[in-house]
Amino acid sequence: MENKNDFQYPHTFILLGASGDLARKKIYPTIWYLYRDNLLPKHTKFIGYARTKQTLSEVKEKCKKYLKVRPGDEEKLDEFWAANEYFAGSYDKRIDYEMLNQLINKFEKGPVANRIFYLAVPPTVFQDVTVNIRNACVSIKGFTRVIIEKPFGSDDVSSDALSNHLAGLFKEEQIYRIDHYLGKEMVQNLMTIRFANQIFKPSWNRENIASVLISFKEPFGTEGRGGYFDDFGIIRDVMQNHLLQILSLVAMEKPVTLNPNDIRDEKVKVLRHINPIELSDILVGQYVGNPEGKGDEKLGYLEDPTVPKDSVTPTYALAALNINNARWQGVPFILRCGKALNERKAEVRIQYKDVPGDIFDGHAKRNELVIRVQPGEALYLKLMSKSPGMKFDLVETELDLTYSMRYGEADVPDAYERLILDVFTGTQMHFVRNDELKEAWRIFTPVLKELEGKHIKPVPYVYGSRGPPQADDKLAEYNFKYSGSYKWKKPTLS
Ligand SMILES: NC(=O)C1=CN([C@@H]2O[C@H](COP(=O)(O)OP(=O)(O)OC[C@H]3O[C@@H](n4cnc5c(N)ncnc54)[C@H](OP(=O)(O)O)[C@@H]3O)[C@@H](O)[C@H]2O)C=CC1
Ligand SMILES: O=C1O[C@H](COP(=O)(O)O)[C@@H](O)[C@H](O)[C@H]1O
Repeated sequence: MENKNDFQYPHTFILLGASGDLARKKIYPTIWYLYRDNLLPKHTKFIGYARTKQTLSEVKEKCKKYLKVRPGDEEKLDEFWAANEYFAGSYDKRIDYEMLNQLINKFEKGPVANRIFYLAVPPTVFQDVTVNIRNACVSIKGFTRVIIEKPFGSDDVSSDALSNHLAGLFKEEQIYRIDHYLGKEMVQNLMTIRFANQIFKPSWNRENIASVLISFKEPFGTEGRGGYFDDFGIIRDVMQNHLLQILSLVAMEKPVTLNPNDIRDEKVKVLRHINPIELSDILVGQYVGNPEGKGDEKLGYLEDPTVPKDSVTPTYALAALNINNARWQGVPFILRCGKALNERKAEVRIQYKDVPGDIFDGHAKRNELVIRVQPGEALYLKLMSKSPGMKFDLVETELDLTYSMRYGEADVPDAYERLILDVFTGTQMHFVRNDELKEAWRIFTPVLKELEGKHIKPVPYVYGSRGPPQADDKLAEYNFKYSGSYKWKKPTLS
């Protein structure tokens, strides 16, 4: 029997919503990089599909500024565009998908041919598109895989409805739900750090760890495009998906094997130990303009013309989750995310407990293992050492694995590149399974309903600040101690 995953067979990558922002800024560039680096099957055809009537040259022109082209790649780029087609059709008419099917058929020579559909379309047309793919476009001589992007619903009920809809059309192994944080280098590294190093194993538990802080910070606000964001808010946009995914990788038990389903079984299991978040365990914020800032920084969220003037949508949130199992009971997992803050940063901080039986007059600070996801991938362990020299003082220092120092500026592939390639090879390890999603909504829906139902006003914070000042009090409340005394001596390349 043939292995249908085999790269020798023709593959067609169909990008629905090809005229949109995501397609232009992210998906076309990604498939170009994969093509440029010869990572895709040799006979791959790309078809852009959207309602807009335009030529392929117009698509090419609109994508131009987002596609990085190195000197010498020009010929390859021409080859890439020659492998592309654009087809204008509606999202809701089966006849258009039948024509799309005919177009795909033209390229599918031989006994096996595979199809991948990427849905870069708004949730409003999601149902029509998936039904029409199922009815008119599935491959009859190879695999059909469907890549979908969040939002996967906006609460437990709508997400279940979507999952049931998809389950009626495709098998779970055909559905690739993207959470692009699962494609990031350091997020993928979490499993290796945890399970390929004996040194961490004995201390990765409630006996040794005081708290875990998982942060996402962005230095820009909605920049006049808050209309979409306002329906979701930062909890649905970042916390319920990206940060919760990271939490499950930090907290899960060791999977039986590296098989994607074994890993996802463990992720689901740890999520099942988490109770829904209580209102008292969440702090929400909304940015206000900074009169001293530049340009957009002067404008608060409510001054974005696309945002309702009385919006209580959070642009910042901090929540503490408790995992009620033998490993973690009593250790707060703090998820913290916000827009319009002072920096771009995503990281995990595993903060160890104070050393018991102190003989250093309180000078020993807590150890912290920091996994820096971005920018500048790094893993560093903050620890105490004797200050070099005659004195017997303590000094805070670190064991530092900074990727740029250790591996040069070398290739850390973009998250989307890895994930799209995974779809071609058929590995679902870094994609969200239906039951993970269900657990995520179980944890977040009640508090979202309460925040929205009670119209709870977020606390203000200034654009460009670290967030609401109350957030630091919350950190202290959840046993995250900030000493403020650690200084990093940035290493220099020799
Ligand atoms: N390999 C590498 O790249 C390494 C880099 N470093 C860098 O050195 C610097 C310091 O290291 P880091 O571990 O962050 O050291 P610190 O423990 O000093 O933490 C600094 C961070 O703490 C947060 N903070 C500031 N004030 C408070 C407060 N009152 N309460 C709670 N938290 C507060 C801020 O982050 P926030 O606003 O997010 O709360 C701040 O960035 C960082 O820039 C780090 O990236 C250090 C070691 C290795
Ligand atoms: O999913 C999302 O992520 C981006 C941040 O992604 P990153 O890879 O640049 O960290 C965020 O801006 C966006 O609001 C959110 O929907």
